[in-house]
Amino acid sequence: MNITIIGAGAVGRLWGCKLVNKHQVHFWTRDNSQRLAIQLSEMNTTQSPIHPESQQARTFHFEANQPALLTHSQLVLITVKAFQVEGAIEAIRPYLSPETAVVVMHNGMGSQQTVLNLLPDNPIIYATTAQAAFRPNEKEVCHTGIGPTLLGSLTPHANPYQQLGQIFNDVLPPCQWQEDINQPLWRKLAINCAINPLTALHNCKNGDLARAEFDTELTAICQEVAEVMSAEGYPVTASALRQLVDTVINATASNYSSMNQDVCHQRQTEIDYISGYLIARAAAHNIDVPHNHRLWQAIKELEGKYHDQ
Ligand SMILES: NC(=O)C1=CN([C@@H]2O[C@H](COP(=O)(O)OP(=O)(O)OC[C@H]3O[C@@H](n4cnc5c(N)ncnc54)[C@H](OP(=O)(O)O)[C@@H]3O)[C@@H](O)[C@H]2O)C=CC1
Ligand SMILES: CC(C)(CO)C(=O)C(=O)O
Repeated sequence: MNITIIGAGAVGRLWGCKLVNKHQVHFWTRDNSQRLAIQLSEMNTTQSPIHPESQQARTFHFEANQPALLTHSQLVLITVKAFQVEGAIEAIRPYLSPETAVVVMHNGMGSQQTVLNLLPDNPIIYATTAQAAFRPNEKEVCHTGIGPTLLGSLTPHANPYQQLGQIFNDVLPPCQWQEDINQPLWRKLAINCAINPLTALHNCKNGDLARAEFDTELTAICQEVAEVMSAEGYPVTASALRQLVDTVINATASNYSSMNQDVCHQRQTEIDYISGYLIARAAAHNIDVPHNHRLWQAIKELEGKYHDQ
């Protein structure tokens, strides 16, 4: 398959290095370079027993920013941050064939309508991943955690793309096709509403949220998210969400969340697509979400102070 990955960040690089073992992969970046070399290393992942060689860093070479390769891609995988999706699509739209399937993979929700409006003819697929990666420098990517990737179509004509579940699973398992991708997107949103703003505001690791002082707040956040999810047609109890959040807090205890890292480096966060999306959907159903609103506001205030320092 001819694949173009838009955004050579941590997630894009990880998928690029995995997909290139079986497919032609080309990158689209903001720096206009014609070539990209990426060194992938596996850290704390369990791939080594089967492929001991994968424990060593390996360098992969890619072509980049070639309009003809983008036009001939059967699949475009967008791995930019939620607030960068619109700009990324605007940039590639002149070269994109209407037949190319587009997979959008980011944390948070709320970009879907924009994508559908910008690309009314393309098959659109959304994805959420619990794989973890970070980019220590311009050359490297470290694969730091394994978790499921779930994919599913937003548009009816994307249904034939169910095979993508298998294609992604072949290179970076586990991955599964979903009948209704909004269900896992909402579950991931619940996790991010609970963990991301709190770890950013308290400058702590995910595992620190297991301390008793966060118990009441986590319960209140889950209660509000459960109400909104149920109103959206995804019924769930607050205690089920709390259990899910606790599981992720324990499984990622030593991680700093992406929002914690964004705030530490004074980068724009994805808060508008996490708590902000929840608040927007709550308003549509006349549901009060004061805890999530307070967290959204606190993160926006932090972002507002970046340039004052
Ligand atoms: N990292 C992780 O472990 C995980 C991340 N996620 C989610 O995945 C998404 C991506 O995360 P991550 O890879 O960490 O983020 P990064 O910031 O590392 O990567 C985003 C990349 O997109 C590039 N980009 C932005 N706009 C454009 C554009 N118009 N054209 C081309 N490239 C563009 C950026 O380029 P530039 O370098 O020029 O800024 C950057 O390299 C986020 O939503 C994140 O929350 C989900 C699960 C795990
Ligand atoms: C699941 C979690 C909280 C893992 O750190 C994440 O998705 C993030 O940091 O954005």
